[in-house]
Amino acid sequence: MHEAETRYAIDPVTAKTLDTEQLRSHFHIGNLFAEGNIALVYSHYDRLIIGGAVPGDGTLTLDQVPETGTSMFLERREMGVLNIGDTGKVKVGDKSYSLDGGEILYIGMGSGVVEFSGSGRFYILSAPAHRACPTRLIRLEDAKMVPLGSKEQANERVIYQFIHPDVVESCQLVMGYTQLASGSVWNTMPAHTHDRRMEAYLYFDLSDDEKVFHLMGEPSQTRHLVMGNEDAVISPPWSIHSGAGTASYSFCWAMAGDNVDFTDMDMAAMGDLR
Ligand SMILES: O=C(O)C(=O)C[C@H](O)C(=O)CO
Ligand SMILES: [Zn+2]
Repeated sequence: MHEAETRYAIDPVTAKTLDTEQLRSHFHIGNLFAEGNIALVYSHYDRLIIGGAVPGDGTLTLDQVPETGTSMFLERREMGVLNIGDTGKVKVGDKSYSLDGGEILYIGMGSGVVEFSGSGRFYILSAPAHRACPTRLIRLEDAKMVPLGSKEQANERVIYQFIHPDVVESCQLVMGYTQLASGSVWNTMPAHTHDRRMEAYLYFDLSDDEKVFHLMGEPSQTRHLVMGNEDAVISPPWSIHSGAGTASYSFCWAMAGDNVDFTDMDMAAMGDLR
């Protein structure tokens, strides 16, 4: 069983007029991880689909989703799946992959039905694709590791790049996650935008009473959204995506758009942030 919700794209002039609830209804995504369900949000920013699947004792099947207008979900799409739970299985066509927590499966266009089972909590990202790239399980040791930040700036962290041109082939999808060191709370500060690609974040590894104040908006018009554990957020191409937590945390980032160049960013000068 799956549920899908559509989120339309809005421009930055409209976004700066929104109050907290309106801002959240466009960009914040909660309740992705309910046992026995596949939840999907179809974003019109680069048509990225953001979802969650928690099989529990059963098996969840992703085959046809009316929002894509195709006979099979992956007919013209590729997909990345991150397991943020315990070990679980993802079956793609006839082949089954066992994913430990922290591992990502890249699934190429045209791969057929996808089934989820076991104790995983699966975070799903899918973008339109133009060719079939090989499906591949990417373990932590295969990911490209980029240490960044410092204790002094409270942003010491490691970026793990999983779906990245140096690791696996994909069409549009670029995906991985960042883990903050204990005591560090800031992600992606100094902030950046990349009008060529949109981005989505999923915050995880937070306890129930800790929050991340996620920053969005044009650099001269920042707004914040308060994020709990396992909340996702859509970052439009015109927006910064940064955050400060009340404790350290991890977050999964993923992008889709015109290029797959992770370093193609427009840095926002600290003095220009408002
Ligand atoms: O900690 C960070 O900095 C990030 O993880 C940045 C994101 O990966 C990003 O915004 C990529 O464009
Ligand atoms: Zn970014």
